[in-house]
Amino acid sequence: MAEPPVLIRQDEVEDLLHYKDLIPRLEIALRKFSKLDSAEVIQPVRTTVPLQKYNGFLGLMPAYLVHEDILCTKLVCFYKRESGSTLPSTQATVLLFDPEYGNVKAVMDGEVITAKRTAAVSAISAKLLMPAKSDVLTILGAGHQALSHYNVFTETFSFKEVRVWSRRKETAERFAQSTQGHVTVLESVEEAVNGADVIVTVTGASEPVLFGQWVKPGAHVAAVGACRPDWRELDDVLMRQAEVYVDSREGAVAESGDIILSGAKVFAELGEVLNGTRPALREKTTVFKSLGMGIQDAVSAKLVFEQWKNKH
Ligand SMILES: NC(=O)C1=CN([C@@H]2O[C@H](COP(=O)(O)OP(=O)(O)OC[C@H]3O[C@@H](n4cnc5c(N)ncnc54)[C@H](O)[C@@H]3O)[C@@H](O)[C@H]2O)C=CC1
Ligand SMILES: O=C(O)C1=NCCCC1
Repeated sequence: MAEPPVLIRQDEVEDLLHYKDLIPRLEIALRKFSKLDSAEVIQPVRTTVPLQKYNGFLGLMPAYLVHEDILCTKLVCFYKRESGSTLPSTQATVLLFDPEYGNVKAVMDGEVITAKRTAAVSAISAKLLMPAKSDVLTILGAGHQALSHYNVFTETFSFKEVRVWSRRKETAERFAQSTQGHVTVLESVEEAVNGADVIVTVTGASEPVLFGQWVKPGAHVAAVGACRPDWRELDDVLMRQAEVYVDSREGAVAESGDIILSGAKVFAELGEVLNGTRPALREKTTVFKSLGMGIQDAVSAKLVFEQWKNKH
């Protein structure tokens, strides 16, 4: 009989998962995913169950990486919350399986994994697509993803200035007080993105908050929110003037309101750029539309489990 699963708590995942280990593994997984002749990665588009009564969704995100033999699924509930709500907007649990036997080896917190792997993939997009000289980073939104993005972007790159905007100024101020380095709080999105080289959108918005007319030509936008086909963070002008990169084409055309409703064409997957089969158009205005992938959770979970076993 199989051993019962180990339970890995949020504070343990926080201690065990580091960007320096995570980023190279995510790059390998993205490369494999985008190799069309490869059956190495099996990842259906996320199944979502609407929770209409609570303005939310349950997302099921299974993935199997054949070569590494990683079988995993994340179960994630995400919600559209009213301003001032104290309820969480994302809750997640990750299950790591023994693919041969079929039992669950580990049940682990999925919130830290979601925060870190999403931010790490945005950092990969910035590494490939941001202007060669990037001095100003702007973060729109001041929640969990804002903090993980701040952490990995400041760990990986050297910005001269970091700015934040949130729909409630107090939230942006609290965010700025919680970070290691100095962050400037701006009152409007227009001011916050003025002259920015890199813009990260990590809001719970379902209508556009970032407008193309405010974005400096050549800037890179990592767009992380608006993960439903009828939700938006970016306007049509920005979507049509930018070269659009995604994590998964299949996921993007099924789930991204910014892509579906603007009619923008997807230029490339990040994995294609990493594989050298599509170019990184760094000199153009670029949008990386992130939706999140099961393989990103799978490689993160494997890493957490390996580190956990080393300690026990
Ligand atoms: N692409 C991906 O892989 C993932 C995307 N997400 C999405 O990223 C976004 C941020 O997630 P978290 O930081 O965990 O959420 P959070 O609830 O911790 O923070 C959300 C931030 O957005 C702001 N916000 C909410 N509604 C807004 C609106 N209508 N207009 C402007 N700002 C608004 C909030 O004030 C807060 O600052 C959410 O849309 C979430 O669904 C989350 C996980 C993974
Ligand atoms: O990939 C994920 O995890 C999520 N993506 C979109 C919304 C919440 C969670």
